[in-house]
Amino acid sequence: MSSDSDVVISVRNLSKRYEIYDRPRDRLLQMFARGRRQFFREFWALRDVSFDIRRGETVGIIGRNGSGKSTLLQLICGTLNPTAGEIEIKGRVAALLELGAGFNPEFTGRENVFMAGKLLGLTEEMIEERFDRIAAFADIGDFIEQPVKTYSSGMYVRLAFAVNAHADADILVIDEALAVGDAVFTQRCMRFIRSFQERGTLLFVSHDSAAVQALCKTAVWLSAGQVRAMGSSRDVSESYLQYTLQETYGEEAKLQDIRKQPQLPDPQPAQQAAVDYEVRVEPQPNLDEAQGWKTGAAEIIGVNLELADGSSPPFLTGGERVRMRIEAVAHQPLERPILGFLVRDRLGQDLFGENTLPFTAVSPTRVEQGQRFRAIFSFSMPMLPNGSYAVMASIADGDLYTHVQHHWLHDALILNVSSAKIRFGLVGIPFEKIEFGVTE
Ligand SMILES: Nc1ncnc2c1ncn2[C@@H]1O[C@H](COP(=O)(O)OP(=O)(O)OP(=O)(O)O)[C@@H](O)[C@H]1O
Repeated sequence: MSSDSDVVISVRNLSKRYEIYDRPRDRLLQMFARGRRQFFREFWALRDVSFDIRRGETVGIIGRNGSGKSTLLQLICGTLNPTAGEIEIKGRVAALLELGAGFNPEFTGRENVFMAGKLLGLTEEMIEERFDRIAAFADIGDFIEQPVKTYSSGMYVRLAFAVNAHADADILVIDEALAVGDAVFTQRCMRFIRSFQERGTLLFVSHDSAAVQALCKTAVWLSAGQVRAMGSSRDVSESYLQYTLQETYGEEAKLQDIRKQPQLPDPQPAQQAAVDYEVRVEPQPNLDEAQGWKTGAAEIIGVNLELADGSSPPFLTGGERVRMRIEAVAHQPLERPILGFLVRDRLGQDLFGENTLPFTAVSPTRVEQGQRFRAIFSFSMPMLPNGSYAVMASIADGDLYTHVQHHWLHDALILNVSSAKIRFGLVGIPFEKIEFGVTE
């Protein structure tokens, strides 16, 4: 074990061997052979893995299918025993790993919350007291009283996540492959994960190196059961990406391509190309379901993303002039109300947004009790890559330095985006033309 008192997960020379039996009866024969003969093949899913994780660190584990990520996490969570090596954990671990683990399919959601909560170290009273919050987080309605075997995999994960999120864990272990919820639920989980990061240690497994870079400071790259690299998530993700590209296209192919490179063609006039990114942004109203909080002094009653002329087409394409319209009502007089919005991606990263301060700081507008008011933000719609986005909307009262938030909705509007051709960056911009030409 490391002598560093800040180390909360210490993994030393960890190895896990699976025994592979080609025929079911070999398993029986092995039992009777009592070690005198071997009827299985050995498969080392992890071999000699060592690293330390310190309190408060957020560590991503990346690697290809079968590289040993789940095995490592299960060993850390204690659901598997190592063949060799040691793991030392300081603190309470909550984990969202494989589906099926943890819940009893015959029991109802409610009963499973109590069972799982106790396994996570909570007392009956603690679970009782938190139950409503857990059920609200899972948001699976009356299914909470049904046996878990009747759940869809999405419902199952929602409930599992909800219990783990309320377990006061010191260490949270999450397999992103299980993030099978819808956009609203994913945003809820990401908000939880981000707030957890401020106080706890997070281990996050993903195939997606962009997600690891966005969430984690450090990354471990597992390859064929061994640590191939560990360091800043940016450096490790870049090496991993380079490696996977090389695996796909191959060093040889690259060399051949260069040798076979044809002569450059004769000078041509510059070619011009406007790009059709084939973006489809479908705004999905979510005001009635939105999560957030309010003081009661004012309320957001409408959030809409529409074309500049105020019409609402079934979808936007990016690049067009749009406006975000936020409607509100004052339940008490507000001296200097401020309305704002922020668009977040599935990982909870802030992409863009604005508030009315540039206007209200110069011309504060008092709003009386019962009056309605609104803000309209006009802009060119960026081109968003595939995925679901949440629009946060808020009302505050005051100025830049001192203001009170009165209503805050994390997901007042959802933007479902499918885009075939946005390949780079968090937000694309509409390129007007791309020129290419031979210059000499
Ligand atoms: N119970 C088992 N018996 C035999 N082999 C197993 C068992 N569990 C896992 N393995 C093997 O161990 C290797 C590592 O599996 P593991 O699930 O840890 O990989 P992974 O990196 O999590 O993969 P993925 O990204 O696909 O989830 C794989 O080759 C897998 O086939």
